[in-house]
Amino acid sequence: MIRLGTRRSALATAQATHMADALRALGHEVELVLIVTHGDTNRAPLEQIGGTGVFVSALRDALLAHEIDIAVHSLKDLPTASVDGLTLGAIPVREDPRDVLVARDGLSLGELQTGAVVGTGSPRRQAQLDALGLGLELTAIRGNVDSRIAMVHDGKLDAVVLARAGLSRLGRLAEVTETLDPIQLLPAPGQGALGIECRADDAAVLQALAPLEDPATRAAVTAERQLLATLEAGCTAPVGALAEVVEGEEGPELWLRGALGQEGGVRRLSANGPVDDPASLGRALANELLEQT
Ligand SMILES: NCc1[nH]cc(CCC(=O)O)c1CC(=O)O
Repeated sequence: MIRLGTRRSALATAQATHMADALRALGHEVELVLIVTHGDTNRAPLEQIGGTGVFVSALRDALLAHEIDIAVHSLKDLPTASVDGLTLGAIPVREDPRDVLVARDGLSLGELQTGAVVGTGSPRRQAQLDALGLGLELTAIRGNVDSRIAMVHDGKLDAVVLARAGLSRLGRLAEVTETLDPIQLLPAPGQGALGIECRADDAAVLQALAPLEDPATRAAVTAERQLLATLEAGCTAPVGALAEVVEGEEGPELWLRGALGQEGGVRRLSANGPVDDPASLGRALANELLEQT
């Protein structure tokens, strides 16, 4: 029996159920265990209660206490620092990493008028949307995907920006009015990917997780997360990153794009590197982003 710990939010439950089904299809018995975190019971702004890491620490504590055997994380919410005794046993194939707009009346970003009120509490999204110079009024919001979309339907906001992967997992893709090109809005490092964490010495669970692994996704998110870590930016920092495996002249290569919000605008750079050393690519691009400031 594999005990899979999950938060109770609709998104977390959808992700956990999806992974539980994948393990069951491989012949394993899986039990879902609900874990209530500080971030679920406290409605204060995330920045005040320690960022999205608050959602993660309760699951990690439960892993280390042997109360659960695996935890399914949205990789974009997982702090980049490693934890002694734990490891990402599998990183499955990633969903579409892009952000989307959910706007009133089916509007796209370019159709929103100057002064349109767009809800997003993410400094990354705010910095990049600001840099487009559309005169949007950005306002911080919190809450689950459902309540964010409801703010548009209720007329409180003209639009919200969300991760496409989250809407996909919740079966809400029909609400999307525009999928935003990464040229305009680079997603968060790890966005759209899941990480399945387990105890580093749990050989049976590591073996069970192995078939769920997607090496191309692991390479991409490793580059993105190393870029974030090198910038020493927390999970709420204005950093976008997206890596993809592309066909180069001498075989597959990793292509990494990065965006860093700074005073006066957003700096964007990209670089290519070998698929088998994603961390060096992430580190190099981060250092380049820091250099010309
Ligand atoms: N910060 C919340 C969060 N964490 C993961 C996702 C979406 C799914 C994903 O990116 O894997 C979301 C919602 C959002 O940003 O719209």
